[in-house]
Amino acid sequence: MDHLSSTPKHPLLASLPDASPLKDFSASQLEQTAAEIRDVLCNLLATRTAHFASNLGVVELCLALHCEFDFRKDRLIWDTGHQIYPHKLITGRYHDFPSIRTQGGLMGYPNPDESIYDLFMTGHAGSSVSTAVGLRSGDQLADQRDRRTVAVIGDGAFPSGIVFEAMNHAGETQNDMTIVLNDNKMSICHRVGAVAQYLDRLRGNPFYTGLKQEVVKLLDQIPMFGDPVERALAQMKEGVKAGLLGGMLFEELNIRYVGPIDGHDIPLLRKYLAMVKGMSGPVLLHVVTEKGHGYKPAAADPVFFHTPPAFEDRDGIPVHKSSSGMPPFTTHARDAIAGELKANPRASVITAAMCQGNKLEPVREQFPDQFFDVGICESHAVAFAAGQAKTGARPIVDIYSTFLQRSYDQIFQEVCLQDLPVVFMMDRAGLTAPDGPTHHGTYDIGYMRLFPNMIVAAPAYGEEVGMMLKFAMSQDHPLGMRYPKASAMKSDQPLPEVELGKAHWVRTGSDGVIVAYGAMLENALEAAEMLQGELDVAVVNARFVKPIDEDMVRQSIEQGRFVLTVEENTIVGGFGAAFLESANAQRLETRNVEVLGLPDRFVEHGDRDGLLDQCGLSPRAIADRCRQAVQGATPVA
Ligand SMILES: Cc1ncc(C[n+]2csc(CCOP(=O)(O)OP(=O)(O)O)c2C)c(N)n1
Ligand SMILES: CC(=O)[C@@H](O)[C@H](O)COP(=O)(O)O
Ligand SMILES: [Mg+2]
Repeated sequence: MDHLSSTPKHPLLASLPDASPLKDFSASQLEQTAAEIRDVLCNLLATRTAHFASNLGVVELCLALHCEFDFRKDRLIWDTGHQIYPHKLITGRYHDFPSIRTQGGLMGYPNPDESIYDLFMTGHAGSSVSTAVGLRSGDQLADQRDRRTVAVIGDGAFPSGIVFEAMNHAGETQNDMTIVLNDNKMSICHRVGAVAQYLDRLRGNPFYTGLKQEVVKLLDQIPMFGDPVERALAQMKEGVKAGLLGGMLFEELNIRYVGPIDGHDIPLLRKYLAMVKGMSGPVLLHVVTEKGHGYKPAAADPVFFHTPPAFEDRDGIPVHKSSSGMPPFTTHARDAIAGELKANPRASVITAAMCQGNKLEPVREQFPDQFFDVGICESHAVAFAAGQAKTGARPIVDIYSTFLQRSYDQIFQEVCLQDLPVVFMMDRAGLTAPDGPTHHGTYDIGYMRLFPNMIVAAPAYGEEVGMMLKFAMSQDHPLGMRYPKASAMKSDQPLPEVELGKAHWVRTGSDGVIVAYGAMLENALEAAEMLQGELDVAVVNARFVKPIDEDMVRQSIEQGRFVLTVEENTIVGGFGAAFLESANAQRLETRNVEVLGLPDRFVEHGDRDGLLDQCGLSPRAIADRCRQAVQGATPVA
């Protein structure tokens, strides 16, 4: 990377203090800026995994938006936020860009701490239209009506229920705002659902294909700006166009529909953005882009290139830097799910648009009737699973821990209150490393164990994933199991059967006990190894947090001089808290019990091992805590 050399490789980007000079750039300078952005993106991917195809696809849209609006004052929300890189590059962060997604560096998502151009720290899909409606409403309350509001939302995020809640609101209140629908025909995987089909029909409409260009030309002769009469005419004109050209779903909700237009044509985008900016009430501008645009391999395979592993481009061919190691928990989960679907035709797996991340593509191919991708609609996914379970089906909701938060009330009402046997496989439970606080799955132990009827467990070994899923499918209650984005260790001895609420004593020892929950067992065992000859420490694989193994709690407190509980989850309401609750209920002395977990603050992005070490959860840090614990241990009378 030679971004910072004296003759910058990206002279236009390097010259931008913020986005304000862009509006004076010539058309060819804007084209060059677009090319520079794409070059930066390719250089970045040569060094690390990052969001790629989505960013390539919004380059022109991003430039056009910043030309037509001034987002130091106007309001811009990029839905989800994974396509924020071009925006970062032109809003004063080009020189820091090589640090993106590394600890202490730029975040891979919008971050208000980095720039006034970023309003919300986000990473979850779907909220942009709601926050934009709120921003507009707040600005109106402050009598700052000259501040424009724009939400850019992808076609994958668009069918989320909350978007329709927001449009329902905006259609009635008629707040001035622009919703840019970035339609690239893709979510991470191919988009699904009836809204997607509707967008396909809109794409095929005459406006886009040019069949009715003559009509549009006539309409274009109506002046657009100037006095209020002209503005009213312009609005009427757009109304006529929309009626002629589609978008009735939105029009019926009192949201003006304009488009679809080519999202890679900067002058055209500018023209339309300038126009919708002048319209009153909510307007939806339908923009058609290509995910991966400008880099052929990414455009040809946008699923793989959503977040590809680091690669080098050799004459147009991406050569990936290989990674090796033990298979991740996700692979074990996928195989276990396939086994359950094969064994029981009434078993099903449900994903909320994360087929690729959950490595479920082979399951989708092999069991098309038992596989359900509901799109980015987590609340629906869980209520849908409850419906299936009510009929006697055995649904498995395969979902990232952080995204399951979107379904909290459905877990409560539709699943737990009815005591339905829905299995939640919570992937990415723990630190998700470069994605950071929006994606860390560090709350699920607390939020799952709160509700009556729920069984909450975690496998520690790769082979334990399948054992635990088999156990889960035999239960008549909801069950949640968590595992991180990490490779899974293999046990060197046969594992005991999974029994409800029973822990597994993996290693004996007389000085103290480390009770590990889930994948933290690996670090606990390494810590115990490190202490060999110094301290004799027992290690327990807790397996369950609910019901917790009460005998294990009592034995570990009574047996050693100290107990450390270890979890990759916030300490608030987590495994350690459950351990202490159980000890308290058994009237056990807890002064020598220490809870190790993630602190009660949002943990930044970085690499998992580094972050774990910083949070006191690396093998080294756990071993140190054992040494301190044994010194500070108070004899229990
Ligand atoms: C609530 C939630 N669920 C799932 C995801 C994972 N996710 C991130 S981007 C994405 C696809 C979004 O598609 P789209 O909005 O069309 O953007 P594109 O990548 O096509 O530009 C998904 C499923 C998420 N970020 N948030
Ligand atoms: C933006 C988003 O939410 C996803 O793209 C997420 O970053 C994927 O995470 P994994 O790479 O862990 O599947
Ligand atoms: Mg899309």
